[in-house]
Amino acid sequence: MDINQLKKAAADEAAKFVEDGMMLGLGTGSTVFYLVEAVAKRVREENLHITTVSTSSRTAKQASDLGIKVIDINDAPPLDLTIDGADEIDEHFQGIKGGGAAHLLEKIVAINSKRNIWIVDQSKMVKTLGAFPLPLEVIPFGSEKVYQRLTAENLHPEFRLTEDGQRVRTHNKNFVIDLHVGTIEHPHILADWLDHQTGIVEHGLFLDLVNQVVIGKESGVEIINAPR
Ligand SMILES: O=C(CO)[C@H](O)[C@H](O)COP(=O)(O)O
Repeated sequence: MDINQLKKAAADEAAKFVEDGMMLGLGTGSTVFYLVEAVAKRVREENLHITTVSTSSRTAKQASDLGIKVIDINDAPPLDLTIDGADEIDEHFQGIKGGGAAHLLEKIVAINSKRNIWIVDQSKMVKTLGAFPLPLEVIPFGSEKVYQRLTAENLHPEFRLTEDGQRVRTHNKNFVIDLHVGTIEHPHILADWLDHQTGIVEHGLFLDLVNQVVIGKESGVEIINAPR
């Protein structure tokens, strides 16, 4: 089955978790694109009254174009549920996000949500994190110094570039550095180190955050509950 069909199957299933009256967080990415379509369909057909906050201007535009109410997170009460994609999820339900350079906003929304669901195709489920490069959002001022520090730590940093060779800029005009660290045996230790590096605004390790994972598989959709 085509990978997009698996993403859509997971997204369609996750949209069923949305309930009338909910304050909902919407993630970013190609899987979330299908989710927003599925949620909008439910809003239309079942006359659901939901309010959402979004983790990117892309998702916000798609949602509001489809008639979903989008508000600023600063004006939102605690979120009932956030549904987002992920780049990798390990067997302990720890994740890497930020393939779409939106992990700072995604983490802010996730930590302000009572429940988090990730929607993925089966290729994202791994034993140990690290095959996917770990994204960092980095302040441009002094970013070469941050790069040098990461190199000295053998974290194999690489500035993310656009197709025309420019440095990728996030929503907040910061740079993205991807770490090609290989297997991440101890994600909490790495996250703790990264949390203490001045100039790094946020990293893409999402630890102890997800409650449920909805996986699009060749054999059907599987829903797994994380032990939290
Ligand atoms: O973290 C993200 C964006 O920053 C996305 O959730 C992640 O990259 C998954 O994207 P996709 O659904 O397109 O595979």
